[in-house]
Order: sequence, then C-alpha cells, then structure tokens
Amino acid sequence: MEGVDHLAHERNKSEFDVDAMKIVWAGSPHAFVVSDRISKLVASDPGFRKDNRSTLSRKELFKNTLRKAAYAWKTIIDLHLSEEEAAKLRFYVDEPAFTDVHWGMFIPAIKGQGTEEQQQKWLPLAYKMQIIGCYAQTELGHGSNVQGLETTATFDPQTDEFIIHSPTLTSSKWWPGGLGKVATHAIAYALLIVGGREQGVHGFIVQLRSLEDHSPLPGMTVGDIGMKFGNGAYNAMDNGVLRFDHVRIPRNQMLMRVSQVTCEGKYKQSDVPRQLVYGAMLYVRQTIVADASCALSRAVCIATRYSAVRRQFGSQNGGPETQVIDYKTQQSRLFPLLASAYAFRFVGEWLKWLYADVTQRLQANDFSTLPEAHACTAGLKSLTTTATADGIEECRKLCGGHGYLCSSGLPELFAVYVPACTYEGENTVLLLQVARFLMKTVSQLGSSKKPVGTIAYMTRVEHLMQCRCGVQRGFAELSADLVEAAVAHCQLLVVSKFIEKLQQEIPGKGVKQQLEVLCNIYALFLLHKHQGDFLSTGCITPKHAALANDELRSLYSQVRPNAIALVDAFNYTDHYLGSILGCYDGNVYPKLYEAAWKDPLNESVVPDGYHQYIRPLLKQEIRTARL
Ligand SMILES: CC(C)(COP(=O)(O)OP(=O)(O)OC[C@H]1O[C@@H](n2cnc3c(N)ncnc32)[C@H](O)[C@@H]1OP(=O)(O)O)[C@@H](O)C(=O)NCCC(=O)NCCSC(=O)CCCCCCCCCCCCCCC(=O)O
Ligand SMILES: Cc1cc2nc3c(=O)[nH]c(=O)nc-3n(C[C@H](O)[C@H](O)[C@H](O)COP(=O)(O)OP(=O)(O)OC[C@H]3O[C@@H](n4cnc5c(N)ncnc54)[C@H](O)[C@@H]3O)c2cc1C
Repeated sequence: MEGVDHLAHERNKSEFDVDAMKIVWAGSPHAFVVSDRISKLVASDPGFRKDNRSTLSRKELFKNTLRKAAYAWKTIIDLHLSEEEAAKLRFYVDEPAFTDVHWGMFIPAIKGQGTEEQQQKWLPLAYKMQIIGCYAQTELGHGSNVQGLETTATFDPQTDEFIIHSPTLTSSKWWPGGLGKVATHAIAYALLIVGGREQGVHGFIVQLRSLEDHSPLPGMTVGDIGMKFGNGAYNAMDNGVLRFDHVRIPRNQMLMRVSQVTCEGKYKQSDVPRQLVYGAMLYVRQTIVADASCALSRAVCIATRYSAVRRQFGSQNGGPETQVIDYKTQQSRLFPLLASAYAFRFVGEWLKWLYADVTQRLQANDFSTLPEAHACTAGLKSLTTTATADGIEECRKLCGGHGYLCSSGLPELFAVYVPACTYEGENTVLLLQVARFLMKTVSQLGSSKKPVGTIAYMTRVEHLMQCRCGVQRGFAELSADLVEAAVAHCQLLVVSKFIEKLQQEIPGKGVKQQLEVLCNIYALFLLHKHQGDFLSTGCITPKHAALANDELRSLYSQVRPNAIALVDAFNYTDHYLGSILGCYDGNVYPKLYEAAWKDPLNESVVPDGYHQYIRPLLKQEIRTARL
C-alpha cells in the first residue's frame, strides 16, 4: 500500500545515527543541507521528469535534454543559485549533456591553461553561457596517445593567425561531448607548427558555430558520431566529429599559460612543465573518482533495498520465505560493494584536497607534487571506475530478473556509467602511467631522493633495488605485471585514506563503529580476493588467510542489521535513484505491475502487426500473404 514503509522493520534494526552518517557521506553539514535541498527541488519539479526516457527516440531524447538544460539554467537564474548549488542541480538532473563538458572540461581548461588575459576574456562568456564549449582533443586515429594527434595549428606571421587544419581522415576530431550539435566553441588540441618546426600539442580556442544562427562557420564540417552503447541516456549527449579546412584564428586564441608564440613567430616555453597542457585531464580524473562513489552507491542502494524486500525459499511451516539479503552468498557479493562506495567517497575527498593543493602549488610555480598528483588521479580514476562499472553489473545480477528491467534503473545506470573506464584516459593506459611513476621511484631508491607522500612505504622495498637495473629494459615486457602492481598501489591508497578518515573526529552514535566495519570489509575483501599474491610473496600464511575469511563472514553479520540504514545515509530521492526496486518505501511489486502497463506496447490489447503478420500465420494463410 502507498504510504506504508515496507522497510520500516529494517530501519528499526539500525545501530547508528543515520542522520549523522548522512552528514559524513555529504562531507559536511553545509554540504548536506545544500545536497538535500537541491535534490528535493529537482525531484519535486515535473520539468525534470526522467521516468519516460526509455520510451523516447534518440532525437526526442536529445531535444528533451536541451529542454532540461535550458530549464535548469532558468531555474539557476530565477532562484539565484550559487555555483555550488548550480553544480548540485546539474548533478541531480542526472542527464549526460553538453553542460557536463562545458562546466567540467571547457571552463577548467581555460582556467588551467589560459593566461590571465585569456581568462578575463573567455570565462565571463562561459560562466554566463553566452558561449557553449567542448573539449576537442581525441581524434578518429588517436585518443590515448595525445602526442600522436594530427590536427595542425600552423602560425602565419603575415596575418598573426594560426591556421587550424585536419590533414588526414584520422585527424578528424572524434568523440568530444557537446561537439556534434550544440557547442559554439571548442578547446581544440593541435600540433603547433611555428616557422616550419613542430612544437608538440597545444590547446586553442576555436569558434565552431555562428552565435547568430548556430550554423557551422566556414571551414568547419561538424556533426554527431551516431548511436552509442545501449539505448541509455548517454545518447542524449551529442558526441561529435569535426574537420577543419584551413580555419584561421587570432594568435591570442592559443592557450598561452604553458608556452607562447610571439607576433614575430618565436616559440617560447615557460618554465612550467609541458604536462600542464594536460591539466584539464587531471581535474576531470579527480572528479570522476567522486562520481564513481556516487554511481556505485546508487547501484548498491537499489540492490540492498531490493535484497531486503525480495524473499525466496526458506519458508518454515507456511511462514514467510527468507529475505535474500540474509543469504551469505548475497552478503558476500553485496557488502564489499557497499564498503567500496564508502571507501571511494573518502579517497575522493582526499583526492579533491590533493588536486587543490597541487593547483595552489602550481600557481606558485612549485611543481614538486605534480608527478604524484598525476599518478594518484590517473590510478584512482582507473581503479574506481573499473570497480564501479563491475559493481553496477553485479548489483543488476543481485536483483535477479527484475534487475534487467529498465524500471530497475540499473541497465541505464550501467550504460551511462561504463564509458568512464575509457574516457578521460583508458584505464590500462592510465595504470601504465602509475607503473612508470612507481618504477621511477624504484630507480631512485638508495639515492638522496627519498620517496615521500603516497610512495613513502617504498623505502621498505629495498629488495626491489637489486632488480632496478633490469626494470628500464623490462618495462614493456613486464607491463602486465606492473599494471597489477599499480592496482595494488592504488588499493593501498584507498585503504590508507579510509583509515585516515577513521582517525578524524566522527560525531554520531555508532557512526564511527559502522565505518570501521566497512573499512575492515573493504580491506579484508581485497586480501581475500588477492590472497594468492599475499601467500606467494609470504606476506601472509594460510592461517592468516583462513582467519581473514572467518572475520569477513563475521563482519557481514555485523553489517546486516545496518545495511538499509547505511544506504539510507546516501540520502538519494526516489527521483534521483530512478528505480522501482530501490524505492525508499520498498513497495516494489505494486509499482512494478503498475509501471508495466505504462509501456507504449500496452497501449493496444492487439499489437500493431497482428493482422499483417500473426493472423496469416495462425490461419495458415502464409502462402498467399506478401511478407
Ligand atoms: C599520459 C599519456 C598517456 C602519455 O602522455 P605523453 O606521451 O605526453 O607523456 P609520457 O607518457 O611520455 O609522460 C611524460 C611525462 O609526463 C607526465 N605526465 C603525463 N600526463 C601528465 C598529467 N596529466 N599531469 C602531469 N604529468 C603528466 C608523465 O608522468 C611523464 O613524467 P616522467 O617523464 O617524469 O615519467 C597522455 O597521452 C594521456 O593523458 N592520454 C590519455 C588521453 C585522455 O585522457 N584523453 C581524455 C580526452 S577528454 C575526455 O575523454 C572527456 C570525457 C568526458 C566525459 C564526461 C564529462 C565528465 C565531467 C566530469 C566533471 C563534471 C563536473 C560538472 C560540474 C558542474 O556541472 O558545475
Ligand atoms: C562516452 C565518451 C565520451 C568522450 N568524451 C570525450 C571528450 O569530450 N573529449 C575528448 O577529447 N575525448 C572524449 N572521449 C574520447 C576518450 O577520451 C578516448 O576514447 C580515450 O582517451 C581512449 O582513447 P582511444 O579511444 O584512442 O583508446 P585506445 O588507446 O585506442 O585503446 C584501445 C586499446 O589499446 C590499449 N592501449 C593503447 N595504448 C596502449 C599502450 N601504450 N600500452 C598498452 N595498451 C595500450 C588500451 O589499453 C585499449 O585496450 C570520449 C570517449 C567516450 C567513450
């Protein structure tokens, strides 16, 4: 029945202060208040409805996304929302759209790679959305290998301009979000050529479309690259293709914080590392780690609530069947994911601090922590997105058949989420960056340069020193093993940041105890999953492994009475979850049944096509009917 909380009995079992945990999850009392208010504002506004998405054609979906983006912007203006509130509103609208790239990449790229003058010119236009930007780096022939990009930017000293050109088919820009149909401007990455000399890849602000009638400017061939994985909401994003035919832009539209080209045609490299050209990717990778905790927590919330509702087998003397959440197999699949959601939340908080710290240092031309920041953002983006994509799929399976319904919210969450393993750096390529960083650290062991920060533990791996001479030669040969070492390094990071979180003051009855249980589950689950490595290296004995497994089962039993409260602490509205299986009141079956009849296929009792195809079949008139 509507209004009845079918999970009340679960919520009454909680052994901790859920409201206090909501604040821990949000990050602070202020962040909780903003999140709670904005999520309810979005959920209560029919203008942000999303339950009909699966019935729309791609063009309808895309146009609806434009409408929502415009409506969101109007809401932001009308309600005088702050930047923080506006970002939260776009988050809870939960629709992949050009605004993600405009706010998440185009603006950070100008802030990180533009001069003061360029920032003063372009940022006000971007903040007011008087221009809409995209981040055009990837090409048909190159994505991972940025230095392999083929688009050229040739300086013409006669006119004080750059000529942007796509010399080959594979140099066509391919994938940039928002590029296909919406963006008026791009940060386009191209191989800089000055005085006949190639100077590497740099970023350029290029206007793509008229601000009068939105038509592509001369020399631009631009469009959408077509349907993407599943019928999910990511098809609301116009990932595009763009070719330049000798397009001229003023010299002052090359982003010149890292290097400059003078009007005389002199190329000047500032005394900053060229890798600052990659700065926007560092920013997005750290946001993607926070996004991973959000996406995984959504899936875990759905699967946990449904596991408490679903009963299957185990009836005694006609009594109720067993809740599937009580099965040890269900717990051993679900609770490590619950622990991972919290673990990724806290390592994401730390990574946000690390990014802010390195950004502050860069402003003072202190580049000392840039390599570590790159390794951490690259490695944690790779680790958390892989675990989250796999975790969302596991949550779908934990919900049995109903997990495969669009109304469960899980198929779409998976379809929208999985490209995170590829974009912003393909996960294996990024782990190789971490491996390179680790091996560089090994090569410095024994020198005066002592490992600090997240690699300080490596001073204790003296035995690696003997093999360091071989490492340089064997990197390619050993790369598969080194990628595993990179994963282990990142897992250690996640565990250590969870432990550091627990050393902070955490208010609320039972809250810290619950987090300690989740931290132990996360760490012991990893030990269990990789016990072969731990045993083969002598880090643990078989007895330790057995004790760890016993402890895991005990920890699952400790989580069980608190599971619903732990996912309630995410404070997601039913609107944002978009899932009948995960609805707050647990009233699943009536809602599933009601939703089925809303499917367009049920608009008529006799399906379209019956008289043309089925009736002749049934009446054996097939021989005469024209197929
Ligand atoms: C790193 C590469 C793989 C290789 O680069 P190179 O070949 O140039 O270098 P080397 O491997 O030789 O390394 C040289 C040297 O540099 C160091 N290095 C490398 N990268 C960096 C870096 N980023 N920072 C610092 N240092 C770096 C490296 O360690 C070496 O050092 P040593 O010599 O000392 O060893 C490179 O090619 C690469 O990065 N490839 C990956 C390409 C990539 O990531 N492409 C992404 C394209 S953009 C994209 O995919 C966008 C997806 C967007 C999806 C949706 C949007 C999500 C938005 C989230 C935010 C939303 C927020 C909204 C807010 C709101 O609404 O308000
Ligand atoms: C949904 C989506 C949105 C995107 N949005 C944008 C955007 O807004 N702007 C933008 O510029 N780009 C965007 N991209 C492009 C994205 O950044 C690239 O697809 C990504 O960087 C991967 O590059 P790639 O496609 O060239 O993969 P590849 O590098 O070709 O990967 C293919 C395989 O090769 C392997 N491989 C590659 N190099 C090595 C190596 N050195 N050693 C070992 N293995 C290797 C990889 O591990 C992978 O298994 C988007 C992509 C997607 C899917």
